[in-house]
Amino acid sequence: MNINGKHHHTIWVSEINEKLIQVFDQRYFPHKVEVFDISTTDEAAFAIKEMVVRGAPLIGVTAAYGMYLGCIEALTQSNPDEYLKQVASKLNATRPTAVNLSWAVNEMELALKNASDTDERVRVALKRAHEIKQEDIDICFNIGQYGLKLIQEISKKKNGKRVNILTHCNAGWLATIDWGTATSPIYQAQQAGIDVHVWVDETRPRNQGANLTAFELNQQGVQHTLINDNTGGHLMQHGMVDMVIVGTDRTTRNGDVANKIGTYLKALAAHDNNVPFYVGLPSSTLDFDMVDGVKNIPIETRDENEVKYIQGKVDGEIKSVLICPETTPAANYGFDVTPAKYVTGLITERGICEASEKGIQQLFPEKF
Ligand SMILES: CSC[C@H]1O[C@H](OP(=O)(O)O)[C@H](O)[C@@H]1O
Repeated sequence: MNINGKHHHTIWVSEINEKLIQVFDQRYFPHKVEVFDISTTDEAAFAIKEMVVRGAPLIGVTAAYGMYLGCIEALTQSNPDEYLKQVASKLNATRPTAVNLSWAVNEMELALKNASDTDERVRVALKRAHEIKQEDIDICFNIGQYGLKLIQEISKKKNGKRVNILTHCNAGWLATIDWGTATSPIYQAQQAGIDVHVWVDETRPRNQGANLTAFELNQQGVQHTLINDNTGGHLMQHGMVDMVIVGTDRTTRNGDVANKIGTYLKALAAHDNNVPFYVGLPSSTLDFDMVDGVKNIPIETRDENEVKYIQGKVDGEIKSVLICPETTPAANYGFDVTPAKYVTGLITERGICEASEKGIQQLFPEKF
């Protein structure tokens, strides 16, 4: 999607150096749009762990290019095979919840099995990483096509009046390569001329909604209103939300949805007010080997200071401000799990299905 009118992806190989991967540094949006250079596997791991890049699909693609850089580093190792295994472990250890990470690393390892030697591995790795990136672009476009149909149905029922959509965190193009998952239907509805407005949850503690989703929608000219995280239930009670669309970091084969902390509370409010609650996701976010997400999905906990401090711009400078007594401890759970019973449907690249084993199997029979 666009930044200042110019089309971008979130990650790319430098045009002047094929061994340099570049990403937007998402830690300082919307105040600063800077590029972060990744030329080593350590820098790839840092970028994922410190949320230079974030969002399940983008984490996966970054890990794919990280494995490519690992193949380059392996050229100078005495035991290249062992070294590459260490790189895979290093990348997989960065963040536990998004299954796209391990999925992408596994995809790269599978592709490398056929490489004849270490030089061939570098070429195979770059090719597969590019493929995974392009597949994500195509998949997110298709999620948008299917999600557009839902928005069109609501618009028709409202005789063309504004469709109000609530989203949580950032499941936009900045969480993927292009289009986004939750935002792709929104962007495609806008392009189809539908009057669409987005309630943007700020999404404490890192405020991906305020910092990233609002930035994206502003750049794309989509009507939106920033709200604090506790407002959504009130809006739903008063008929101000026509549907909720969120992303996910891992969805189990029975349809339980892990997403940014606070999503579960939105799903409860949506359920209580009969507001459709949809999840946009690529199949790379489906964990076909896991059931009972509440019990089994690993929930990342992060530094307490992400809760105790809030980042913003003061007199043109980006600063973090303490919002509680210095000695107050904070708990920082990064995700929660919404049980499938509160999910109206899953919007995937192959269509929309019920959040259940049966529904997912209908779209992905080869995985069962
Ligand atoms: C399309 S995946 C987006 C997903 O990832 C976000 O988490 P984080 O920013 O911590 O990587 C959030 O859960 C989004 O819904």
